[in-house]
Amino acid sequence: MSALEAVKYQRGKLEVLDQLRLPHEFHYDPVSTRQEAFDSIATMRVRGAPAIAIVASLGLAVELHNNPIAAASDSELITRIDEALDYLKESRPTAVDLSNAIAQLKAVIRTTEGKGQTAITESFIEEAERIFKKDLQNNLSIGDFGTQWLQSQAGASAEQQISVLTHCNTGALATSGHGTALGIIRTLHYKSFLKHAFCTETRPYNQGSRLTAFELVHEGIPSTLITDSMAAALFRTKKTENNIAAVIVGADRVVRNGDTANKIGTYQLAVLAKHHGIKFIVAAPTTSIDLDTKTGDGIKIEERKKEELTQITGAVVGSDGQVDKESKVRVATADQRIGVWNPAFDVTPAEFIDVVVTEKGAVEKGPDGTFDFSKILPERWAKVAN
Ligand SMILES: CSC[C@@H](O)[C@@H](O)C(=O)COP(=O)(O)O
Repeated sequence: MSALEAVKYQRGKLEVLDQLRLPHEFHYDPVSTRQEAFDSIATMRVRGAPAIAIVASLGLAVELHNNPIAAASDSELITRIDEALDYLKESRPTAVDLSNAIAQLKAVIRTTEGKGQTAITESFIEEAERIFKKDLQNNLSIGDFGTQWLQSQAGASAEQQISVLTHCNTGALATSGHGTALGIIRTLHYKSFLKHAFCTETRPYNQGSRLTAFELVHEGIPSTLITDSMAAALFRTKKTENNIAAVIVGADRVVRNGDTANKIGTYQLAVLAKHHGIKFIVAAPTTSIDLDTKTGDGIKIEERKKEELTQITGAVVGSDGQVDKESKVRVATADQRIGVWNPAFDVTPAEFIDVVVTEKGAVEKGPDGTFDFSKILPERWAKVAN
């Protein structure tokens, strides 16, 4: 079984899996300019907080490798790269990984100012490649820390397997590989600690049914798809039988007190989990942590177009039950004149979250009901402390 790859990269060449065509079609788009990177992010052909940052960084790296900017001086080159990064930052507003990657890239190119334009361009490309590689290591660590936390807090073991529910897609398709929340589920499965994974459909864009269900089936992980509206009934009727121990989700932005923006529908799952005595885990690399923003009220939530609710794309199913993977149909699912509110994300208050699992360890909530990230991010914390 081959590993799923959202992004294929070698120096000077980037290919990005078009996730809008999944699960019916596997098609990689070449991305070799900042405009192509912007477009594939804004149209959600690639999505997921870490993957967005990776495609923006590597897309510009490929452009700079193949068509270096001819600038009059080092400082002009830095300004021109900054402009390209500021343009990419506007592709999607909520996930902070992109802003963090941009800040990191801007800082690195400044360390080579005065060493010549080739050195500046090279430092950018190397940093973009580091961001890509580091993400995979982060996800493997998140898988380990999350599994250890579930061993200690929920008794997960080969003798006492647990079931979990996840929302949206946080797997290999949303990252450079393995995944964050889905990474913990993968690691639980590899260790034989996982009884069953439930995944939500994740309306309106169906990242759960189109992408997570596909990843779970691809990996042979025992799994069941539910609609978003079935979570309460699942907890009420199947918690004991399946030993449902945790809801595990990813994050687009975890702010200083632990409030977390993630795919719309996450907040209601957190409230339900608390009511049913089920642990609620946010799995996120530290690149998804935003210490500059104090609480969830400061998070900008992306609102998307109404057609995402009133129309759906699918493939034709024949009378024999077979899916015609070549076919593509756009279907209206509502009266097209209805008004629509379509926020892509919501904010789960810290009080509903039990633990934030990062690549640097699991951070539990303090007695004041908030999270303290100062121990895992001492340098970043020092900059915002006052
Ligand atoms: C590891 S991905 C974490 C989050 O980005 C994920 O949970 C999510 O909400 C993705 O939303 P999307 O709109 O598909 O980009």
